Amino acid sequence: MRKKHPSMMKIKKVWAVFFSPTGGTQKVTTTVAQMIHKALNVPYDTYDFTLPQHRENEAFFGEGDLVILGTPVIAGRVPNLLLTYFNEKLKGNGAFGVPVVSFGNRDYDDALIELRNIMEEKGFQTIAGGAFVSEHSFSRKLGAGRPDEEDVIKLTAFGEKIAEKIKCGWKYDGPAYVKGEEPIRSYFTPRDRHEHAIDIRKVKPITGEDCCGCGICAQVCPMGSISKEDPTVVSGICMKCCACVKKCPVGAKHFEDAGFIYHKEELEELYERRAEGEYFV
Ligand SMILES: Cc1cc2nc3c(=O)[nH]c(=O)nc-3n(C[C@H](O)[C@H](O)[C@H](O)COP(=O)(O)O)c2cc1C
Repeated sequence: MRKKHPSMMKIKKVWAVFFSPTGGTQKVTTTVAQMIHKALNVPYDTYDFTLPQHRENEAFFGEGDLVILGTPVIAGRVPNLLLTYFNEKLKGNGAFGVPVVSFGNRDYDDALIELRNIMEEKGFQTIAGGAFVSEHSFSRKLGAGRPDEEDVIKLTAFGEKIAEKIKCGWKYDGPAYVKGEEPIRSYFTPRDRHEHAIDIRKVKPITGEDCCGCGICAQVCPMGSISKEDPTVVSGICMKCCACVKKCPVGAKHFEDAGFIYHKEELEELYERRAEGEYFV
């Protein structure tokens, strides 16, 4: 019997696979995946690898899977704290792949092309890619309320176009075109008013007196860095995702570092305009 070309395979399941500390990437990824699921009339599932315990097992896919993989943009790139996980645990095995990044209204720089390359290296056949806006981790103003209705229309159109491409018997002929530069540029560096680099890598959240010790912050920290016994203790790495800040029921977690505050306020001032998401199918 003639061997079926792998890219002529029938899609058996659509997956939304995401890392999403404050929920924006989750909404972006699931909206696209659900549209494809409806259009192709195949089962849909999710895999949320935001929490450390969910990054212990392999994320193993194969022929017949269509995987929408989403991460936030961190300093214009894929979060570097996820690179080891992708390298060791992500397996495409010929699945169709769609890299998707969500960014906080500044820019996504080379994050999308970097995620596409990661998917290709991990054995996915990339078919399309997209970058969409969601509220900035640091702020309640920057990209507030995004993805909004207008974004959902765009996300849905993106999903429809991918489904159409598959229905038309798309054949893999190399990595999907997405916007970005190669070689991939270095991480975006925030600067102070004297153009000196602001280094926020070691900055950690402070816990105010309102803390009632409920431990929600420890449960939602994607780095597992907040003590469950004493949530005022932040002993591990902090990626500044602000899940602890935004999910604290009494608003007890915040950042006081002068460099962090300067950067956040500058972003709010410079990127007030509405950035638009874009996709490549
Ligand atoms: C440390 C850090 C750096 C970020 N860098 C960028 C950036 O370069 N460009 C941008 O537009 N948004 C940036 N963001 C914002 C996030 O990409 C954005 O808020 C994302 O949608 C958050 O996803 P989530 O809601 O799934 O957590 C950054 C966020 C963090 C925590």
